[in-house]
Amino acid sequence: MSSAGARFRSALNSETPLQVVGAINAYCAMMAEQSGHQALYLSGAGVANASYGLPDLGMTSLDDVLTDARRITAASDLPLLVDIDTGWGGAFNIARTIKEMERAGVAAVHIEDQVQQKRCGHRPNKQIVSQQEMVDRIAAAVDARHDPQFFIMARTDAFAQQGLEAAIERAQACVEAGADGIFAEAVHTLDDYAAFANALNVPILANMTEFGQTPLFTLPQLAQSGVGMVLYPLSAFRAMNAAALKVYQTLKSDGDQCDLVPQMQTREELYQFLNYHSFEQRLDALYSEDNN
Ligand SMILES: C[C@](O)(C(=O)O)[C@H](CC(=O)O)C(=O)O
Ligand SMILES: [Mg+2]
Repeated sequence: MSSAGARFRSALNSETPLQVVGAINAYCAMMAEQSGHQALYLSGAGVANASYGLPDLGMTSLDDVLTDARRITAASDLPLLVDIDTGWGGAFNIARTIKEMERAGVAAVHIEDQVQQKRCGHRPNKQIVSQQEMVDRIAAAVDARHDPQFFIMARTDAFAQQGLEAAIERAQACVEAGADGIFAEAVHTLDDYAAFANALNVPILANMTEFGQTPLFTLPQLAQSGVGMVLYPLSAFRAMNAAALKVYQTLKSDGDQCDLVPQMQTREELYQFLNYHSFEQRLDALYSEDNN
């Protein structure tokens, strides 16, 4: 099988724009794959919120994210894009992050230009580092990769503080430093995306996160604006959370789950996604051999 990075690049070539869907855990990755998706995403906010019950404020470590990334790459062959926030430190730390991500079977990462004490890109009062410091981050990441196909995306959060032109200028500097793609964070309009796409000769990522600064544009609208990748970082997670909360509340209020059973994924459906029956058949075969 080709490298994870090569599989990400080939997905980018075969689907335009490429939908990159958030998978909060290994089983979600399997459901996404079996729904026909071509690329997966591990959200930094998702690791913090779902795996640790923490806000998305730069409190999770490289190891925390690697643990979840490895679980996903073990369960699905789809290329995985991982949110590495600010890379967890200076040039040496960023280099280590890239090497560990590659070793974990990750296909692509995005590294951002916020200060270490980062925030969600759609919240107020974000602080960004200088353009030079961001360029240094990209150079460190590019220099550290082993597989030249490993995809390194620069995310800029500059739009909120400095506006469109400055954000594009930063993105250009990142591409000159070797970035393979640009994540234009928290922009407001399709014209903003088009401006990024026109100014740069690498794929642009549009983040269709819900309840944020960016309206939820359709795939054809984003395609028309020249966007190359569309991210749905937490869509399934948010829907799962609402469903789970309803279960907990109903168990408390009704004393049973009977009204909710029709909304649940059945045991049979679960087993289909897991390929459970083929495991069980092998177990049965082994067991009968032992008995003969
Ligand atoms: C994409 C993102 O970086 C993430 O961690 O998933 C978040 C998503 C969100 O909080 O809605 C971000 O946009 O900062
Ligand atoms: Mg994030």
